[in-house]
Amino acid sequence: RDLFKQSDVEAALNAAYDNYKGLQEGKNADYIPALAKVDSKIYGIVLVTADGKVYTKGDVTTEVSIQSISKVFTMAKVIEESGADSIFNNQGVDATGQAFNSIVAIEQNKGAEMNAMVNPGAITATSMVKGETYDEIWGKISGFYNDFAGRQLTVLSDVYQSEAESNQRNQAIGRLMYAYGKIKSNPDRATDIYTRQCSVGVNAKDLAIMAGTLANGGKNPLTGKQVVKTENVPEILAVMATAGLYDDSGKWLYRTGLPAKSGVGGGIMAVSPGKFGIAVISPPLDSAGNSVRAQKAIADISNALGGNPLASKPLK
Ligand SMILES: NC(=O)CC[C@H](N)C(=O)O
Repeated sequence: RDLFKQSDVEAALNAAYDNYKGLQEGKNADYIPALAKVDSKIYGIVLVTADGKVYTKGDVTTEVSIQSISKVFTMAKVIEESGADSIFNNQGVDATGQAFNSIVAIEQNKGAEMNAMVNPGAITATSMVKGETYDEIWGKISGFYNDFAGRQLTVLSDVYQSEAESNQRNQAIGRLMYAYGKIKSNPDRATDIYTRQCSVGVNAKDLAIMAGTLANGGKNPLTGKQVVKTENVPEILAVMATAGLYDDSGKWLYRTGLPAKSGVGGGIMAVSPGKFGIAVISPPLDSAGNSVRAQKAIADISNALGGNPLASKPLK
């Protein structure tokens, strides 16, 4: 028996797509010059059930840069390699309550309590991936992303170039995390690999399959490959739930209960454990840096399908 009725999922996707297609709120990120040029009208929704059914609506083929959503997968790699305590004991797992690239947050906590879903904790996570050379580390990170997506992803070189030329703030964040001893060596290399990971191109279907892998105990529901150990999935989702939508994560959790992650490229992916992964791409962002349409569409669809993992019914 399928986890969901096909007509229920289709109706939920259609309704959300139509309801928010005309919404004009938000604007593309522009602090990375290449992102300002991305077509604001891209709008696609994909839901992948834990039993491997794929539902699509709108533009599900155009790629945008994955940006901060990459933080989930690099952190997952560190947890796979070094255990769940590694990030807990180094950058910590608490929310900063500040913008994703806040330097004040680092200073307040001397580099601790830097959830890996915001830049200081994420650049630190990238620095923790084991390997001798840039190429070796990058090969491991990109190969891991490919396993989540079930296909070979590529770096959008215009986005990488643009961010590499304008990421002085992230370079400062990397060096500050090095100064506080959270990054052990090569902070500039970590920031550059982080910039590259943020430039990986994904479409809405890729992101939904990646989320679907986390919804299915770490096993890609389309390729059947066990990408992360099942035992590591709850910790990955916990970090997402705490800070996946930065300092709007509380509002998001209140509305949906879903661990999720957004990126300034306009994507959001969310995970309903044991049920589905869902992703929406729509570049215009709100002031916290989260896609306006993606938040609304995912919340509606998940609520229509009973996706909130915090909800229960009395037994009798
Ligand atoms: N929130 C994001 O998506 C930020 C990612 C972006 N590459 C940055 O570091 O600024």
